[in-house]
Amino acid sequence: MRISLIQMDVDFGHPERNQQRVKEWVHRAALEERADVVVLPELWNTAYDLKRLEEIADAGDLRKWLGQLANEFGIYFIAGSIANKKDSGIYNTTFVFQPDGTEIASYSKVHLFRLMDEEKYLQPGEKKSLFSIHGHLAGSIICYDLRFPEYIRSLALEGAALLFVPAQWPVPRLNHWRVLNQARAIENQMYVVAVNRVGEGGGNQFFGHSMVIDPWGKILAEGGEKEEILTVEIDLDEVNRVRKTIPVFEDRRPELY
Ligand SMILES: O=C(O)CCC(=O)C(=O)O
Repeated sequence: MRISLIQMDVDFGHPERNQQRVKEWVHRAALEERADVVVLPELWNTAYDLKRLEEIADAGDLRKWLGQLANEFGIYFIAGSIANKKDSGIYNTTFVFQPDGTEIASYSKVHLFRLMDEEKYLQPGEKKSLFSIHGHLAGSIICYDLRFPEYIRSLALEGAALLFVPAQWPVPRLNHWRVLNQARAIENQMYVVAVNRVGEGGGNQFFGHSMVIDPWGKILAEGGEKEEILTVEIDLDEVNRVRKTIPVFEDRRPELY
């Protein structure tokens, strides 16, 4: 599985500009990097322009366009997350597409990040997300969800071998970002593919450092602090090898905790 992480900047409150840039990045990932899985960061349509979400959140057109993009390039597309307007409110939602453009999953962030006022403008999601890529189960979370180990463990217990983490994780918490991503990979013996944006917006600076971590906790690739594509080839059989070497899932004692 060849995965490209799009570590991009996002224009604050300009969905059309960001859409154009996503098109260019996905084009590059598919044609130059030969990725078969492409991953974007969190809230890449609007950024944290939360006060204007009513006006600028996607009401369905972008979602449709993302499926067409997956189909055009024949990729699995974990389309980061977008501000997504529904009758019940605005959600921070990841849509996932298979190479023929069919939507195979959607996930709305369940833990809203109060430090950035998400709970004032967004509705929380109410369900987990698991989907299959090339026959392997994958889970998807968003940014702050990374701080909830029991949530991610529940995805692993349901079979996830791979976890996607679109994010807008700001300065100054790079050490949290790195340690938590590595911890989730080690404790769940799964691949973690974490994509953080770069640039600044709404008074926050975003440091990038997108990363791919293997089930043993090794960082296979890590971005710098500027825009770039990280492309990594991963071997999903490694998950079973690590789970056999240290059989954490067999050794659990859930009756005690
Ligand atoms: O948990 C953190 O430190 C960052 C979370 C965050 O920025 C987000 O969920 O958007």
